Amino acid sequence: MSEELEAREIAAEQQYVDEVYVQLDASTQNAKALAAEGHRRGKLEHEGGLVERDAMVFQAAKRIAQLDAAHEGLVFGRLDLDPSIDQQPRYIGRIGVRNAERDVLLIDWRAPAASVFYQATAATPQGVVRRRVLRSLHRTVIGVEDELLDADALERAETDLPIVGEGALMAQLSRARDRSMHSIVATIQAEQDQAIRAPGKGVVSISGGPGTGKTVVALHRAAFLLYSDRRRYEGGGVLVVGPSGVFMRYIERVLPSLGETAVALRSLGEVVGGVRATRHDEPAVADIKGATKMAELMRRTARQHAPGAPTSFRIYWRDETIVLDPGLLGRLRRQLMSQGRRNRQLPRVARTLLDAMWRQVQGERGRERGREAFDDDMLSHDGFVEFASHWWPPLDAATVFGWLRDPEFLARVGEGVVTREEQLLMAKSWSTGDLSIEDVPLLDELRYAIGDVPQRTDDERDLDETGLLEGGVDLQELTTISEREYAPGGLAWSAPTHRIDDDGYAHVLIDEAQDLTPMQWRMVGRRGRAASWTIVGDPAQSSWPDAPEAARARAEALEGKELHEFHLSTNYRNSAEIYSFAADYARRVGLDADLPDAVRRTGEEPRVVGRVDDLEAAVREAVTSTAGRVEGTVGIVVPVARRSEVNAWLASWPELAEDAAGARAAVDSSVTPSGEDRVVVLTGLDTKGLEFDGIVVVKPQEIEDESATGRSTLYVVLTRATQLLTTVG
Ligand SMILES: Nc1ncnc2c1ncn2[C@@H]1O[C@H](COP(=O)(O)OP(=O)(O)OP(=O)(O)O)[C@@H](O)[C@H]1O
Repeated sequence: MSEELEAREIAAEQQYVDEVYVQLDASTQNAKALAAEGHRRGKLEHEGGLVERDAMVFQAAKRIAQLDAAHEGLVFGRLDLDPSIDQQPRYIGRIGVRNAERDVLLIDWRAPAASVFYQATAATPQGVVRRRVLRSLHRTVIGVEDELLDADALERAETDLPIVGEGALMAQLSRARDRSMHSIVATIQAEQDQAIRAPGKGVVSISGGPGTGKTVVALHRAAFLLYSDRRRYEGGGVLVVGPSGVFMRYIERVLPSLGETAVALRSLGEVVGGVRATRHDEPAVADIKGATKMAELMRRTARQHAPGAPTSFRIYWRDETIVLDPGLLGRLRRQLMSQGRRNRQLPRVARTLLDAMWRQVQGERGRERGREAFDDDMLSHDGFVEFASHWWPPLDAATVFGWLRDPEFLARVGEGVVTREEQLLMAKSWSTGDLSIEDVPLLDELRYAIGDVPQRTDDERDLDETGLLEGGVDLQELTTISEREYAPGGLAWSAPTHRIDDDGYAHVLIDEAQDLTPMQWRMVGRRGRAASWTIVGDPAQSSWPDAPEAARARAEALEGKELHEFHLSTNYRNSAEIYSFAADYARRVGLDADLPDAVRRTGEEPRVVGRVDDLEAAVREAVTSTAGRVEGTVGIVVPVARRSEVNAWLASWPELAEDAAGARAAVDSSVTPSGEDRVVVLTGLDTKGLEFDGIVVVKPQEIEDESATGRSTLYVVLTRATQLLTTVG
């Protein structure tokens, strides 16, 4: 009987859904026709036609993309209200759709009229009698899940409102996990909805323990902000920052599936435009490079005499020798530096030098023709031009950063800021390889300390041939010279491409904020000076050892902005059994953790495989058994030192050959496989923000001992599984 009832309800909903799709297809056709019309106008070939065409084609393309994105699961909600409020059901969808008569067929989930869909509860039904979630595959409705919110109103209602299904949330939470995060539009819970719809002012801080939906809520908030003030956020840009490339790939589909593509998703190694770092320094080095004192080190570095640049200048002119000695040049350098950023002083360099030189001209032959003639002579003198442009070259941050790779230079600027031991560790980290994730904020600090190289237009160049007075020496050539000479080892460090003025965004969203180092706070802070912010995190999962220092840096980054706090209290990821195991661990090791309630029971307790003689055999048994029992992803979490070894094991187990095709490739590399494998090997830090159906933890004690914040890392690891958790060894 109930199956029959469900089939009837599904068929009825399908009719409505079909009607909405007819309308959606018509809108897509319209948008395409508009795009074609735009192209036709462009062909008319007058300038107005082209501008018009661009605007039309752009708008039409945006609309087409939005309509395409909304196709999957377009209609997902239905509200039946108390008949005294409205006799007609209201449908909620990924985007708003109206019919030809402009009647609303579908309400955008972000519209004010849809909020009741998420806020109504049995305790406060807000006029809702029945809330229904439609599950669909492509355009076909395959299930409905109802909640009765107001039983009395149901009795009063004249129409029949059957209640079908066991609740959409549980159905959604029990699904198998794949390699991507999915949107939760159909099942956003009331406390999450409040954080999503908070006004775009000041700082919205969303806290909560593991699996409470902080990430997914933050992403829906980004979509909400774009909807609520499209001009502001699309124009000014929305920046979403997460811990790692793996994490960004995990979350990257959520916003497009909500029809939003105008968002910059960046891992912490990619925040500076044009630079992409994917490698972490080892913890001891990372701790040094993340500390606030690095800002002072970078400030000092930016003020140094460019290594290899001339330290004196001498010229014989009209019976006199004019000398710029090291002492005088040092004073001039400090004088210029005190007037602002180094590159900004380029236009003043020649004038400053000439002033100092002119003061030395005392003889009659020199003085008689006056200052102007003196300037003209000097500016057409190759020796002077060459000296000036090398003494104060335009510099990019990557070049200046390269100076630090010289241990003597580092010792000089590091005096009193970093210890000898710290200098050695840093120098070692810079002796090989590309930029690390921890280097990026340092590079950014330098960008701001030296300023952008002034851009000159071609007109300016024509007007001033030597370019010196206007500060335009041949930038390209000088940069290459200094790179060649002062970047020992010849490693090419990618130079930032953005200009400082273009760094800002209208909204900055930071995920896993508890892990940001003080230097990373400074870096993201510079991108959000004029922005509103969303900050998401859980202090108990932090891998940064000096919490008070990070808190100060965060406060500085957000200075003057009003704080609005939201807290999420239900864990939707872990089974109750797994989360209680993890929470026991957190209490045992004394983490000051915010412990949410897990709502879903599976009857599967975590398994602890204690002392083992043959580690590989024990891990293999645990992984094979886990992979056989869950449909979705499996993570094998290992101490950093064992990553290659365990990858090699995984690659050699024939029973998992299909599920772990990428393991072989990952044996020798220090990166996490990015492929579509169902079974992957990860370190503790790699697992941040991710989730898997099954987790096998190899040697948990070693993960705990690996770094100063190993206990937090292990707590993160223990909270990644939705279904099965095993620890081995
Ligand atoms: N309202 C919801 N409906 C369905 N699924 C949800 C809901 N809220 C959260 N989830 C699911 O719970 C899981 C955890 O969400 P998410 O990763 O956003 O949590 P988190 O708080 O960021 O976790 P952590 O801090 O542990 O990384 C995800 O699979 C997410 O889709």
